[in-house]
Amino acid sequence: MLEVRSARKVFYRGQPDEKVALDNLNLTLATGEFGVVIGSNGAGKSSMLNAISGSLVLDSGKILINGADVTAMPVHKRAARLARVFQDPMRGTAASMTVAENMLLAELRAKSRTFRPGLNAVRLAEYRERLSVLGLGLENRLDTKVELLSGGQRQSLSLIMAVSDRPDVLLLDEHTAALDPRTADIVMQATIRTVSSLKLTTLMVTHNMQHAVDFGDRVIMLDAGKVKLEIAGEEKKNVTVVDLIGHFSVKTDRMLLAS
Ligand SMILES: Nc1ncnc2c1ncn2[C@@H]1O[C@H](COP(=O)(O)OP(=O)(O)OP(=O)(O)O)[C@@H](O)[C@H]1O
Repeated sequence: MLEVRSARKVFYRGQPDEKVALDNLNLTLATGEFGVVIGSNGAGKSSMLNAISGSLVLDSGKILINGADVTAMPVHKRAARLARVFQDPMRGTAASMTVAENMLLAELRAKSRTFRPGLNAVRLAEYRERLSVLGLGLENRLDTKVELLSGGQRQSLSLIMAVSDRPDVLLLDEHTAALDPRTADIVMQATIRTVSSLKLTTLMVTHNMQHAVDFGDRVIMLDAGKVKLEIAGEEKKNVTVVDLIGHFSVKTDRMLLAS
């Protein structure tokens, strides 16, 4: 379970360019729930993810993971409970290493120093199984160097590596934004397979309204640092891209083209 309670963050306080990034934001994700966060530029989406992962210190408010208050916990300690996948497919993997070596690297990061490294048969079989969840055939390319993979395969590998230790919360930070539309859809399908097979509590930020309509249990729209709208259940099943765009106070050219 993830709880953001009355989170407030003001940049340049008291100065002419003061910016309220988070305005007493409240958000709760139940265990296993998949929340999709949308909102215009500057709505506070990145600030919220940064506050949850610990790289942004709140002025006030709390972050709780499975009931534990992590607000004062430094990023590296919080990382044991959280996984985050970023926009850049190059960021989460080591290009010159093979798929199997990258999987091992992720495992080593998550485990204690007493853990014995080495690619043995048991481990390779486990990696094959984990990668097969993605549905991209990466389980048959364990010896391939990551630099030879497509952007979509690489981003999906980043995702599997990020969740190697079954985090309490998965943060997807516009993780399909740098990919072409077809690849973005492939990565989203791989994401859904991964999230549902591991039953992960997931918060995804996206500017892709079709993805917000098609995926997740709840759409959460941020505006001016707080939740403006939440759509779940039957309403979520029936919502359209045009409906979502209608709720934006500022519409971008990309949205107008999609509607
Ligand atoms: N490090 C910072 N210094 C000063 N202002 C900031 C900083 N980070 C964010 N802001 C401001 O806080 C507000 C919220 O920004 P944030 O990046 O969280 O929005 P966002 O919804 O992620 O936008 P985008 O979709 O463009 O990424 C904006 O007004 C932004 O200019």
